[in-house]
Amino acid sequence: MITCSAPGKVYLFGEHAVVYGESAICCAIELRTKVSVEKSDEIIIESVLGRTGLDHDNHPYVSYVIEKMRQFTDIQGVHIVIESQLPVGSGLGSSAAVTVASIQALNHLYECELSLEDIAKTGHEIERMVQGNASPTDTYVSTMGGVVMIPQRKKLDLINCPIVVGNTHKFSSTKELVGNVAKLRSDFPSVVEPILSNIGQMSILAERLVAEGDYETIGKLMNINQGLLDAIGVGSAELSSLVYAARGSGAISAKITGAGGGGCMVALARENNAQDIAKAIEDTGGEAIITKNTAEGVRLESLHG
Ligand SMILES: Nc1ncnc2c1ncn2[C@@H]1O[C@H](COP(=O)(O)OP(=O)(O)O)[C@@H](O)[C@H]1O
Ligand SMILES: C[C@@](O)(CCOP(=O)(O)O)CC(=O)O
Ligand SMILES: [Mg+2]
Repeated sequence: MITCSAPGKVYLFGEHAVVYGESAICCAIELRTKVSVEKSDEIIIESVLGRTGLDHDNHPYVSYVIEKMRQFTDIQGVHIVIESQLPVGSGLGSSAAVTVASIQALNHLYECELSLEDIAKTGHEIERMVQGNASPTDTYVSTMGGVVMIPQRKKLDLINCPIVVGNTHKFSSTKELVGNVAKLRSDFPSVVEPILSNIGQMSILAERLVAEGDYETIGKLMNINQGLLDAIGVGSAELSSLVYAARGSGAISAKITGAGGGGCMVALARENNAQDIAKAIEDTGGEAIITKNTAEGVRLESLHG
């Protein structure tokens, strides 16, 4: 059996806008999805979502991974077991993490010799197939780790402050939210395109700020980004409550991460106040997770049997 894992992520800037080619800055976090694989007589996929065969309704990302990997090797039967620390459908990139970890696990099992670049590219193709439209961000950062700027695919310095995630526990589908923004953009192009372009400008400004470790200025821009995400309709009352609770308890910044609609928000904390922010999020009805940026992307966890 071979086990690989891949990290989830938070966006400092640029979700949704990056789907239209604008810049985004995305940060891998220490919460991971683990995928174990072994050859078998049939295809079995086991996860918190159930036990299925090749099944595009219940396990769309992993089913597409198996089909894509058949371009590189002959996969007859395989038993895949998924365990994840990432909430599903919540803006932390669970879809990218499960996709990237599955590709790498099969890559090792069948000795396909795919490079990290190949894995990120294949992962992006799969997210596009499932979502209809997807940027390369989540799959790239889950593969490479660290902090990345997309579409430049440039690695920036690590973010050295605590990261607090607040989960509304309201499920959201990236496919649906990306579709809603596409509709708004086509209904009001002269209004929505400049908003997306302004979101993109924040990453351009922030690239230097990340190198300088100027989190206070990064935070001001993240708060502006939050306002623009609200403007394109991906906010919710629950997300706003958690955002204001985090800011009210001393966070440097707080915004939605990922597709929005429900799911999670992200706050940057100062050295000494992550616990206070977490408590404010919990007191407002959310679930708080204190995490950190990680340099490590997809990795082999174990090779045995
Ligand atoms: N642990 C898991 N096991 C199996 N599939 C998963 C798992 N986590 C995520 N997925 C897949 O990813 C989908 C959620 O992806 P998405 O809507 O992009 O939200 P996000 O990536 O923000 O969590 C799930 O519906 C499921 O198909
Ligand atoms: C909304 C989007 O920018 C990010 C989606 O992230 P998540 O699936 O909600 O974790 C879509 C994309 O970049 O493909
Ligand atoms: Mg996703």
